[in-house]
Amino acid sequence: MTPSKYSLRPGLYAITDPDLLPDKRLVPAVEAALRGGAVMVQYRDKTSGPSDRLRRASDLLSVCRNAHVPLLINDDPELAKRIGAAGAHLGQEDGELRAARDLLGPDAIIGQTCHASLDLAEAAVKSGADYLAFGRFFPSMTKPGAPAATPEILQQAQQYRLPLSAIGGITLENAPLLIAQGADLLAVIGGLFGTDDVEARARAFTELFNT
Ligand SMILES: Cc1ncc(COP(=O)(O)OP(=O)(O)O)c(N)n1
Ligand SMILES: Cc1ncsc1CCOP(=O)(O)O
Ligand SMILES: [Mg+2]
Repeated sequence: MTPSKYSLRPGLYAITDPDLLPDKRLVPAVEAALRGGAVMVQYRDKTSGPSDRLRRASDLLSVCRNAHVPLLINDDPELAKRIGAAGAHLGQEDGELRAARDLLGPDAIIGQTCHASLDLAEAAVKSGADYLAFGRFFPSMTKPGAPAATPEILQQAQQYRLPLSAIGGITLENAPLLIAQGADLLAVIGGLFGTDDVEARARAFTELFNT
């Protein structure tokens, strides 16, 4: 089934992690994030083998479809295509965006990592990205070595008129600064799935967009 393009709403972008969410917790935790208002979900899993990735991504797709929320697959447009996910997120080392677009079609949501670079953002725009991803903005336990960005890049990237996603060490305390600088999506792993009450945490992130 070809996914139809979801509209990209501002809000919490929930990204999964296999260490924080082993099999038993994955679906319940993502369901909780969705009840709390997450507007997009990304399946990000660097450690599982192909059959586990297929099963986990498929399970998440059912949950996300029930909630009418797009599921994107990190690094792997082929897996997105295979299960009919809404799209994929690509970093700078994850293959050509145009090739992913050819594979997934015009209605897929494809996001691209731009780290802290307007040049990368411009290239992503030209390649047809649906959103631009910047960060990491704060120290991240999940990806400590990710290149650092400062919040001003979000202001500068407004010129591209695409949704802007921020990532890296985002907490309830530092999130308002990113929103004030122009982040449309807050992409959160540890600050969301590292807590026992994922639904309450997701709701608290979501409320930051409504104030
Ligand atoms: C929303 C979002 N932003 C940034 C990333 C990072 O992508 P990438 O640079 O390819 O790093 P990995 O996530 O693959 O380690 C992301 N996944 N999602
Ligand atoms: C994938 C990625 N890219 C830059 S930081 C990061 C990890 C974000 O995870 P956390 O929200 O736990 O800092
Ligand atoms: Mg990647």
